Amino acid sequence: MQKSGISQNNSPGVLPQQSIHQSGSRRSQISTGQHSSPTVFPEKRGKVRSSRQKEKNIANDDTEKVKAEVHKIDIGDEQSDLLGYEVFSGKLVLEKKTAHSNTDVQNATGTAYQDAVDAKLTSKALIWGHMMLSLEDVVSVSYMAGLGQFTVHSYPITKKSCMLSCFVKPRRTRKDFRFLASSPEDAVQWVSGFADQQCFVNFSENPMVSMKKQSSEILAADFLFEPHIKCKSPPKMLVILNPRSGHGRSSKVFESKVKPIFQLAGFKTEIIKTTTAGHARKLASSVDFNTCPDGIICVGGDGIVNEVLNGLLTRDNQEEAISIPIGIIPAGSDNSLVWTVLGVRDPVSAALTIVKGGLTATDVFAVEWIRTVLELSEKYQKRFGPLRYFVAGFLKFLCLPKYNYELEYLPVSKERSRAEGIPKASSLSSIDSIMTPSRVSEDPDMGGSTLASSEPSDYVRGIDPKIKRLSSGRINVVAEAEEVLHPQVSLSATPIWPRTRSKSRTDKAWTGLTTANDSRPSRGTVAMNDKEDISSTTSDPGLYWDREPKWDTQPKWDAEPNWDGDTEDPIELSGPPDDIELGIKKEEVPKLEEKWVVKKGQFLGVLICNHSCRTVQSLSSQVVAPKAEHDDSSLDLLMVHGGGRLRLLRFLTNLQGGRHVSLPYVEYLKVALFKEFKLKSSQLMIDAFICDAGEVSEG
Ligand SMILES: Nc1ncnc2c1ncn2[C@@H]1O[C@H](COP(=O)(O)OP(=O)(O)OP(=O)(O)O)[C@@H](O)[C@H]1O
Repeated sequence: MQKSGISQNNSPGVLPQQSIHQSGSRRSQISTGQHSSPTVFPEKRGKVRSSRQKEKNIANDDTEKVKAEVHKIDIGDEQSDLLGYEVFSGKLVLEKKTAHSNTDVQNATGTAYQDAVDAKLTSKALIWGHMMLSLEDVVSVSYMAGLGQFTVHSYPITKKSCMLSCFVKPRRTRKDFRFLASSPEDAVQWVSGFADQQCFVNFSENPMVSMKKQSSEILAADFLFEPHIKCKSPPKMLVILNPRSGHGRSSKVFESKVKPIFQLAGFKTEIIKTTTAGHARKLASSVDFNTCPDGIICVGGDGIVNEVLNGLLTRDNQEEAISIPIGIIPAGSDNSLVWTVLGVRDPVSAALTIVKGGLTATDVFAVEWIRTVLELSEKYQKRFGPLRYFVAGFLKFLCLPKYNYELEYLPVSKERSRAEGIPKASSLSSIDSIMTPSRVSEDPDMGGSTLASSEPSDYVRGIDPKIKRLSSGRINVVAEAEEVLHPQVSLSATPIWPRTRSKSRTDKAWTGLTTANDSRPSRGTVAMNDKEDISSTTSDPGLYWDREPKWDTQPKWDAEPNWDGDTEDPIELSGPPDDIELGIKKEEVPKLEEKWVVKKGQFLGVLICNHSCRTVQSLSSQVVAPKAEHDDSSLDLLMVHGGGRLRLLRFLTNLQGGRHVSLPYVEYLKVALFKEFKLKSSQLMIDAFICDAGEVSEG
């Protein structure tokens, strides 16, 4: 019954709620999308039906088994405030057996009600007896018109026994709960309650009712039993799957774990498997959004997400492109992006998150001309999977060159952030590293050009496209082709209908999404969302870009790199004592109201993170940027000063335990997003292997 109902999304009796994408600005619709009244059926509240439930039919042993099973998902405390507000209450019987025919159902309906227990649907959970099922775990509800029963499809986290729980991670597994209400009308109320809590309803028409309709003996009363349940309309999405991801296991992961959830949730999906690197990017840059108005789901690792982002951001209509939600199903070999930004790492949880809804706004920025470790690591993708970064890093480590940078950044103080009231906006795309400037981007899809070698600096940006236009002509002759400058992208890892009561991270991010256009005073941010807002770019960041710092035309350290790794940078130092110690020259370049800081000297690495970069596989506490938050509208900058293998080794060793930031030669600070970093060097190497920089490789 459940399965048959999945595809019948438009069956009569279900009144789809208005899609939030139907007209106007998506963001405003998202922001205004709210639940209906807290109590859906006040007239039914507290109702206790006691009558015709005396006959028995379900054997006691069955009941015990059911209880045992349900206990496995018993979570929370009924008295807790976490349960939200009450939507509907009454009596329910949990049925063990699946009814195969209408007769079965009717028999059960008439005879099992003696086991009915008090039940309550709240905005957070379904509670019956001593059991509770969180609505976060509910995918959908199936209901056949005219019957007194309904089935709740869920994916709760199943706990293992104590002994095993130490070794086995808790997993989500499918549980279907078939409930018997006291009457068909009551069942409709329950189902409507679920629908009101944004659960999709697989509604199917009762075949007997259909038959009666066709017969000449139609009674008007029959139609009265046909319920009208207001349900959200099934989303239409494009799934882009990288079959190479996760050592070629991504297709299996999707088919076995994710697709069934999407089917239960009524998703209408078109699934496209990529055939080559760059395919996802092309798809995202050219897909007709009418075919996937509710979003694009990336199945694979960080690389596929990156491709989709880049594809979207090369579209002509950027405003539309950045508003299309993006879902991520982690099926790659590392998946650190979705893990660090959204806190999920298993495909089932990710699918559930997508089904449940919510949006996470993201700021995206770009790196130009990435090479060395990252490029090297890609060569080892097939052989080493996520270990490729380590292998590539190790090889680089063995032939450690000397790195001299001139780094310009705009520090952001806590006070400044607070004063500006920067709203939360998450950063899905991260720049985990800045790599050696490459001479040619070899990916034709990236518009590589040999002219890149003439670029004196590397830039990491998160700035307005307008800034790009203003600046590209002057600074970078290949910028249009090479770089992808990312405005704030209202990406979502989740779909588009609202979750109004949850205090989840996605809800938090919604706030960021909906307020970003209005309240964020940051020039860049405003500009990201409004391409026509010239003032936002002429006042500041664009000018920063144009008024680039006074680079040395030919810095003395632009000579051949010293491959022995010794620190012998002859730079004159004028900064504070610690900077002197580290061989860093620090000078402030005040520009308008902002104060850019320029640092010159030798670095072992410069890492820029917009999320904490937790490693998925790592059992240790390895976090690259422990203070980084994906939604604080700033970037975390780590500068590893100095040179030499010994120092690098110490840094890497400490990194494993998250102690690297306390090393005296590691400088860790927050810098403003939507500005550019500029690095000028003869050789750059950043430790891409410690973060997953895959998502920026095509950036
Ligand atoms: N059909 C394909 N054949 C070969 N390469 C592909 C194909 N589709 C995509 N790619 C490339 O594979 C790269 C790696 O993919 P992805 O990041 O999705 O998986 P992964 O490397 O296993 O995961 P992770 O990045 O989390 O380690 C992408 O950058 C993409 O360009």
